[in-house]
Amino acid sequence: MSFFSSNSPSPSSSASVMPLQLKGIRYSAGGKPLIKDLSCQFEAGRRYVILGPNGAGKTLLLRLCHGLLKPDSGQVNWLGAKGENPKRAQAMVSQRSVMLRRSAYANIDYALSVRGVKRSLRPDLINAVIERTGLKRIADKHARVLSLGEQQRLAIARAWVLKPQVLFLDEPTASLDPPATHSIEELIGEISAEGTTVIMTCHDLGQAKRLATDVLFMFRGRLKEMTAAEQFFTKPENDLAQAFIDGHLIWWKRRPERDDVQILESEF
Ligand SMILES: Nc1ncnc2c1ncn2[C@@H]1O[C@H](COP(=O)(O)OP(=O)(O)OP(=O)(O)O)[C@@H](O)[C@H]1O
Repeated sequence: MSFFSSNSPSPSSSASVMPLQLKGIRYSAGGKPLIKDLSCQFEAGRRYVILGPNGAGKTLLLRLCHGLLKPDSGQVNWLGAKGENPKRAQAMVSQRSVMLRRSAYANIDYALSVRGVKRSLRPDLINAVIERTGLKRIADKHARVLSLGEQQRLAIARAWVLKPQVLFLDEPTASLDPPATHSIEELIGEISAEGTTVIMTCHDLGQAKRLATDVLFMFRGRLKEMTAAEQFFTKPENDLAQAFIDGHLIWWKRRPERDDVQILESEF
C-alpha cells in the first residue's frame, strides 16, 4: 500500500510519463565521444540495473535520462508525457548526495518546498516517508553527522517523498557494509513495489541479480546489451557481458594507429 493516503496531495504528476525512449543519443565532452549512438526504451514499473566497468558511461546515461545533461544529438522522449513536464515525474539520487546543513527532517522538507508543496501539507508527507524509511530515530539529527548508510537512506527518502514515477539511483550502496546495503536494497524493493520505475547503476553482480528485472550492459560509452535479467545472467548475447559475468577483468587499450578498436583482456 502506498505511504501516501488516497486523500493526501501528491507532489508528483499523476498521468504516466512512461515509457522513456532514448533514440540515437550521442554525448561528448572536451571533444571526446563518451556516449555513442545509444538507443533503448524503459518501460513503467520495472527495475533496470546498468552494469559495466569503470568509465563505461553508466552515470552519464543516468544524467542524460534525467535531463541533467543534454545530448549532442539524439532524443530523450517521455512517450507518455503528452505535453506534461516529465521533470516532476522523476527524481535522482547521486552517488554522493549533498546534505543541507540542517536536520534530516528539514532536508526532506526542503525537497518538498522546492517542488512547490504547500507548507501545511508537508508534515504528513514527511512523517510518512520517515516512518517508511526507518529514519524516525534520527529525524532531528543534523544530516551531515549521519553515517554513510543513514545519509543514503535520507537521500532516498528525500527523493521518494516526491513520489516519482521514475527513480534514478547512481550506485546507491557504494561503500556501504552488508547490513546497510541490505536495508537500502529492501527500500528499493518497497519503492518498486509501489509502482515506481527504478533505473540504477551498480558494480555488484550479486546486487544486480537480487534487484534487476532487466539489465543494461555498457562498455566504453556503448550499450552492448539490454535484456531481461534472467536471460542476461544465464545466456548473455554479448561476449564482453559474458566475460564480465564470469568475473574476468575487462579493460581496453588505446592504440595510436587504431584509436577506436576495443581490446578485451581478461584474467582472474
Ligand atoms: N564532464 C566530463 N568531461 C570529460 N570526461 C567526462 C566528463 N564526465 C564524464 N567523463 C568521462 O566519461 C566516461 C564515463 O563516465 P561515467 O561517470 O559515466 O562512468 P561510469 O560507468 O559511471 O564509471 P564508474 O563505474 O567508475 O562510476 C569516463 O571516462 C569519464 O571520465
